[in-house]
Amino acid sequence: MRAADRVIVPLDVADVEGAIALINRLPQVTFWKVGLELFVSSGPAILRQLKAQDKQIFLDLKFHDIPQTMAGACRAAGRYGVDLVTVHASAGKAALIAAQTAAAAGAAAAGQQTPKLVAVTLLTSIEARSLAFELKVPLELSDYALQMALLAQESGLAGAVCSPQEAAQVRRFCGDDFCLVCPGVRPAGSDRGDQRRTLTPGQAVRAGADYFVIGRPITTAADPAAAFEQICQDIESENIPVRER
Ligand SMILES: O=C(O)c1cc(=O)[nH]c(=O)n1[C@@H]1O[C@H](COP(=O)(O)O)[C@@H](O)[C@H]1O
Repeated sequence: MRAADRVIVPLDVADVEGAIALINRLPQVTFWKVGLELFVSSGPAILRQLKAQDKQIFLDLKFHDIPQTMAGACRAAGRYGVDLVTVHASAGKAALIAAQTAAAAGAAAAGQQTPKLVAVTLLTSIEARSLAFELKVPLELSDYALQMALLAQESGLAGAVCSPQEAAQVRRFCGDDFCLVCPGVRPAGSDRGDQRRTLTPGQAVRAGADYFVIGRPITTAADPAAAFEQICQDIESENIPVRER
């Protein structure tokens, strides 16, 4: 897989017009993420636009609910013919299994390929102190993230979303067939913003990430195309081949 196909850029904008402007500005991006802001404001229209342009789509709505509701949402998501869909691992095993089964059924009924369901282990904006003192989780952060990834794997999901800081450990325990999607990737010197557990693109490749979700370092750069290209070169220069998962 080319580096350019592994960098997923989020359409973190307020409306479809803003999204189309960004897509047109970065024709070299092949994988776009549609997240909460755009989907809640504008609905699925952008998915049709992206499909018409043969782009890969990461539908990142981070479902977290009871099994019945997760199943309904994932069945509907499966009908869109998207490539990746997020759920929260902390919804629990029954919800994850229901989500996976329903996504496959929704896709099959609509004649689409089944999306890969990936479970968020622990948001990359959360640091160890918040996990312990706000969320009251009595585990080391890296252990908690690993347990959530293992839960996703046991539930039959294709992969997990984790910080690149936990990617090496998750890869070691979950094996080569498990898909690792890493946000919280920051080229050296770029602003961390609200991200708390970050690594550079090169470090994230070495840790075993398959996909990198990188937004503001590209979209707010003076030259977004150059920023995207530089990140692709950083990934390519590590010379670590990745297989399709
Ligand atoms: O599921 C995600 O994509 C996600 C999970 C997570 O733990 N952290 C995280 O930042 N993300 C998403 O990844 C993107 C990161 O954007 P930047 O911080 O601008 O690079 C955002 O669209 C987030 O919604």
